[in-house]
Amino acid sequence: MILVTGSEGQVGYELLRTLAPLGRVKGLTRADGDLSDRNTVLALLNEHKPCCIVNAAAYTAVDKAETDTEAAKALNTTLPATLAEWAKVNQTHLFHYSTDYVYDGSGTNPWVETDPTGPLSVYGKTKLAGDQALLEAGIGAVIFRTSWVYGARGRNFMLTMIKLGQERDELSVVADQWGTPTPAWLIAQVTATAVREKLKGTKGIEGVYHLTCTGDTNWCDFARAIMQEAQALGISIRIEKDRIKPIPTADYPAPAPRPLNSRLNVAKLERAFNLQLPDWRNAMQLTIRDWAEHNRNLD
Ligand SMILES: NC(=O)C1=CN([C@@H]2O[C@H](COP(=O)(O)OP(=O)(O)OC[C@H]3O[C@@H](n4cnc5c(N)ncnc54)[C@H](OP(=O)(O)O)[C@@H]3O)[C@@H](O)[C@H]2O)C=CC1
Ligand SMILES: Cc1cn([C@H]2C[C@H](O)[C@@H](COP(=O)(O)OP(=O)(O)O[C@H]3O[C@@H](C)C(=O)[C@@H](O)[C@H]3O)O2)c(=O)[nH]c1=O
Repeated sequence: MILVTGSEGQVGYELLRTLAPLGRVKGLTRADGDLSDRNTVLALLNEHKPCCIVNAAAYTAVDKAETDTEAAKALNTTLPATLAEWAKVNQTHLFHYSTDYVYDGSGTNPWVETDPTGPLSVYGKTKLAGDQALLEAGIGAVIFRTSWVYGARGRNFMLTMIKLGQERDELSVVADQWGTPTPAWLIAQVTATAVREKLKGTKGIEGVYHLTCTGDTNWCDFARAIMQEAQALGISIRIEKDRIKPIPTADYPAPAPRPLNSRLNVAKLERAFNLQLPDWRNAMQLTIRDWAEHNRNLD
């Protein structure tokens, strides 16, 4: 059985669909237990005895993590460490997700997996410690390091922008943080490919892989592209494109510092799984169309 944690989150929800053809899938939600409690985690693992764990649970409230440090650590560091400990004893495959926020954002080149890390925020630090726990366990765990995740459900930038675009006449969005928006469905699709290979016994799939769309943008241009696509679909966006103002990070004060350069090089993943990741703009169009269809929010 494949166990998916955080199955009501953006990625976890999509995983339930993409993993289904591979065997029995059990999704864990908050109602099944609090994963910040180690004993609860061990009890759930002993109850379900999975052959494969996909950990999509995390503490993702970046600003809140600056003060809610213990909760962020419990989910982002201790949980993966506990999963790895159990997986080692029980010879279980383990898949996990990491973030662009483990890098310090310097320079303009896309980061490669072997580059030095240097998280700026509590969220980034706790996620990095989780990655390190998995790598140190020496169990062949797979870590997909992704960025700017959004989708048709959950709390994410695309849905926030659509809402603000319906309510506001003007918006200021940071334009000096660069990276690649990545839909949750794509992450779930690639994860399913990797899980299938692992279950088949394919060797050499382990460690960190960057997993994002291709191309890059900044949050302001991403916001404009979202509004433009939403308008093209007939969604009542009242804000005009030129009223979405580009601002520097300094003009959008937030508790957690964010990296300016979040670009991730995905060549390792494309080679390993012989696939070509989509351009972020095409993926965004598919995602927003899917959202619009399901929400019947058209005029
Ligand atoms: N979102 C992003 O932009 C990015 C995410 N990532 C990483 O990708 C992975 C998936 O992220 P994403 O799907 O966006 O995350 P979400 O925040 O959408 O989902 C996280 C899930 O974890 C669950 N969870 C949180 N705390 C607990 C707890 N104490 N007990 C049980 N369940 C809990 C949440 O439950 P509930 O729904 O009840 O809160 C939710 O279902 C994470 O590892 C994240 O760090 C990496 C880069 C970017
Ligand atoms: C809503 C809003 C945000 N912003 C800025 C704030 C921030 O720098 C950027 C994106 O906003 P968010 O709140 O989505 O940012 P954030 O929560 O930091 O997004 C991050 O989440 C974690 C979990 C990750 O792992 C990252 O990859 C990344 O996706 O846009 C504006 O400039 N104007 C606005 O009106």
